[in-house]
Amino acid sequence: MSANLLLVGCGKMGGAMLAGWKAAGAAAAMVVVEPHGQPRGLPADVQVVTDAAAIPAGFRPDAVILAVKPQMMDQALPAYARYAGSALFLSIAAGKPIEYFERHLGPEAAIVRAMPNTPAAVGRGISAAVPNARVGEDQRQLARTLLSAVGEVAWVDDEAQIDAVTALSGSGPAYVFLLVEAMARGGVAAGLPADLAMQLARATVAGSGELLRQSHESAEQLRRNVTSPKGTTEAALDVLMQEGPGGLHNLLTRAIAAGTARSRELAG
Ligand SMILES: NC(=O)C1=CN([C@@H]2O[C@H](COP(=O)(O)OP(=O)(O)OC[C@H]3O[C@@H](n4cnc5c(N)ncnc54)[C@H](O)[C@@H]3O)[C@@H](O)[C@H]2O)C=CC1
Ligand SMILES: O=C(O)[C@@H]1CCC=N1
Repeated sequence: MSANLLLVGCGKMGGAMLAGWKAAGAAAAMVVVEPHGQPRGLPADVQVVTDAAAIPAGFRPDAVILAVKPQMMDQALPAYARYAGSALFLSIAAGKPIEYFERHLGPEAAIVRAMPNTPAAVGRGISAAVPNARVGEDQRQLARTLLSAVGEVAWVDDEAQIDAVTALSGSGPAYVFLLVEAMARGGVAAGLPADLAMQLARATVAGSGELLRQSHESAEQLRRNVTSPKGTTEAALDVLMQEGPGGLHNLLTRAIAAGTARSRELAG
């Protein structure tokens, strides 16, 4: 499936997704609206305009992908209402519910609310998505094509779940990178030079991620495979798996609850 795409906002996520669409040949033609002008590294055949008013009059998008910050959506959205009724709107904005887009674009607008993540930049993202009732089978397929060009896709039935998705997988890469930072810091505290500690932490997380991806074993089993009885891992996990507020399960449960609550606040 090759479609006319209008990307609104070509920052970190929009840019990552655009790269995936180019690689997958998902776009017949593409126009990008980006106030900062030509983003670095953009393929030469992608037309960039700095304002919606400069979109070529004859351009008929099959999909309008909304990739601006949630706080910018009120300002950006009205210019695209003219495509409601003909194009699919695919929003990746945190927090903004389908009802918000229906209110601004009109009840006939076909909308998919999706939440991708930054591993999309290397084709290894995961998105969860939910359509409104106006999304037809072809448009659902188009949304799937656009999201699967940059990773896995999971459809959810209940839109309310997207807030938790945002806090788990949307924000999740940040937790993993923080883990790398924290592991490196722990290595330094245990006596390693900083550059070696970071090299070890980074390769350990990247390698563990790849092992997790390729293995048929559960995360729990992969953890057990590292943990020798009365060994070093067990000693370290006794700290991480302690009951109460200092344990990792507890910390991440609270972190994901905070992210979910913030996503709900962004609904506007
Ligand atoms: N960064 C992430 O990990 C993820 C971000 N998202 C969502 O993606 C959206 C974009 O986030 P990022 O790419 O991180 O932000 P970003 O700041 O890197 O990109 C947003 C882009 O929108 C542009 N922009 C601002 N006003 C505009 C307008 N009126 N018309 C067109 N473009 C406009 C900005 O110049 C900027 O390049 C947000 O809604 C965010 O919630 C979703 C999943 C993950
Ligand atoms: O921090 C945020 O609000 C966005 C949404 C998920 C990841 N980044």
